[in-house]
Amino acid sequence: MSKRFGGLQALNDCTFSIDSGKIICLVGPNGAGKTTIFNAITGFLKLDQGSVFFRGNGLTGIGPQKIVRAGIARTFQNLRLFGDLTALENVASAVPNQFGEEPLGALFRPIHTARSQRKTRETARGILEEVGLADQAEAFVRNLSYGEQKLLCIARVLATGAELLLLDEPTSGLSGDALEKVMVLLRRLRDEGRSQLVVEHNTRVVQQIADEVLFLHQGHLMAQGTPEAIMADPKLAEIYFGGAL
Ligand SMILES: Nc1ncnc2c1ncn2[C@@H]1O[C@H](COP(=O)(O)OP(=O)(O)OP(=O)(O)O)[C@@H](O)[C@H]1O
Repeated sequence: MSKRFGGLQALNDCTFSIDSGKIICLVGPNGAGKTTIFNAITGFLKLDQGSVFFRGNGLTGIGPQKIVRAGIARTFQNLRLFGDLTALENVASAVPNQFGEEPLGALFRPIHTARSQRKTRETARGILEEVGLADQAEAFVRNLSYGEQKLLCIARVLATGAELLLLDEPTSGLSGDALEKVMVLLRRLRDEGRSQLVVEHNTRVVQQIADEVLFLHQGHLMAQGTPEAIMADPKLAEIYFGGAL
């Protein structure tokens, strides 16, 4: 992937692959290009050069909604939840519409709507349970704790049915139990076969969840390896912290 913004080379010939059923952490200093990679994979941004393939199919020129349908969903740094809706409604709104896209859907909609809505809410309830928010289903998002809102973001990507999850700083701003809950959830999702590309700044979290780390700096993919190997590299530590990782 290569992408230039005016005079700034945001991504410079970055090539990598994500193995199925693994957690890959994308780390690097501010401005390294991490969000640009997310935007390129999810169809929010057109690359100058390069292509993205998912299960062998090229995604070039495909828009964000179709990419979700192809099986890739993302979260955002600034959460993007519907604050005036309940947790359940936030998740239900991400469940793919079962009839709306079928040509005959409109014809049968009156018959199917009630059943479809009930099924969507059941699915959403199951997902809330999966992320540990079942008891908050009817709570308005604005009344949830920050940790609960972060879990809800993950619930929303799960609701799409995506196989590859792109998670932008899922643990930022969390500590203690809330942080632990997200880490446990991500590892469980991995064990269930969900592949994850995770932007993560917390090195302790990286050590605990990553199968592999991609280290990005000024648009260059500087290194790729196990968390142990990446963190033992003094050159990368110098770039990241100006010292030990
Ligand atoms: N739409 C844009 N127009 C101009 N410059 C951009 C645009 N998007 C990103 N950039 C620049 O590209 C570089 C990479 O940005 P990007 O957001 O991908 O970094 P990042 O690694 O996600 O950083 P952070 O950790 O701060 O979120 C930065 O210098 C940023 O200012």
